[in-house]
Amino acid sequence: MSNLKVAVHGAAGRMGQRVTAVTHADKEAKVAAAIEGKSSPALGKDAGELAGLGKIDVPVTVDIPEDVEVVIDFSVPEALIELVKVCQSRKLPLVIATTGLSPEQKQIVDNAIADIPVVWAPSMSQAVNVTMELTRLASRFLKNVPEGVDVEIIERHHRYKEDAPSGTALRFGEIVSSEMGQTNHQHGREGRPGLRPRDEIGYHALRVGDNVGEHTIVFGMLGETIELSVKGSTRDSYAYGALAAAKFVVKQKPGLYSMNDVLGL
Ligand SMILES: NC(=O)C1=CN([C@@H]2O[C@H](COP(=O)(O)OP(=O)(O)OC[C@H]3O[C@@H](n4cnc5c(N)ncnc54)[C@H](O)[C@@H]3O)[C@@H](O)[C@H]2O)C=CC1
Ligand SMILES: O=C(O)C1=N[C@H](C(=O)O)C[C@H](O)C1
Repeated sequence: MSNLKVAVHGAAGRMGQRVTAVTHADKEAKVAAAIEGKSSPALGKDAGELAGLGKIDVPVTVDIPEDVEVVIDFSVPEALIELVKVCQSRKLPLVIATTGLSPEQKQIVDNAIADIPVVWAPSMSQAVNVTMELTRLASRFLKNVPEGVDVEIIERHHRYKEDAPSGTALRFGEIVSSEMGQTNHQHGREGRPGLRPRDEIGYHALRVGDNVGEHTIVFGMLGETIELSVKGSTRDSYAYGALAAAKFVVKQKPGLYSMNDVLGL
């Protein structure tokens, strides 16, 4: 693959900086654009210097240059929605990592998928996506335990995270419920909720320090418990996954693709 021209959408962010660094270091890709919103204090600054790389002669801009071949988005929901419309009109392949979308915002993304190839994943991490398949397998094996299995999902993230629970936790819950049939997604508990309904999946979002992302899926039974845990140690697991997704998505027809497609899971 010749140098894939990548635009980083949300380039000044925690993830945008790492995607810039990982892409700049890759032999098959280059940072062709670094995008931020109109009010960003980063506009005009060098994307490499923002990412701690030194100058790479890519100034942060609002608009995506015409030579860009793929966009990697780590931004905010309201920005993503506008980006999707631009990519749809320009037939630009897109990697979506931003989480916390409303149902209406998700529908806008869904509408664009008819026109452009999109990799859309709440986590680009190889370890997280493998753990999702392990969770699917455990759910399949445990769905008929006579005394019932109580599934709870615990996620931990840094104090700056704006959405809760994580998109990854919600996806874990979707996987479990698709295999085991729970319909009640219970976010936290307080007061006197009484006996835990068997039809429930519980979600608990910890916001602590600089945790880059940690998820534990608990399968609680009478007499024993299974826990599946996956922990990020740096944000680079997500950045490497996003770049792999970009290299994958530019070769695809319009449609929706997952990290399972990218990673061959
Ligand atoms: N799918 C995955 O693997 C991962 C997803 N995420 C998600 O990515 C998103 C960003 O996470 P962080 O980088 O930690 O957040 P952040 O707040 O550090 O970065 C967001 C960036 O988007 C920029 N932005 C805001 N409005 C914009 C606009 N109109 N156009 C372009 N950029 C705009 C902000 O200025 C900021 O630089 C979150 O939704 C998070 O949940 C984070 C890590 C991994
Ligand atoms: O905000 C973050 O940092 C992360 N968000 C994603 C999510 O909401 O699942 C992915 C990862 O856990 C880090």
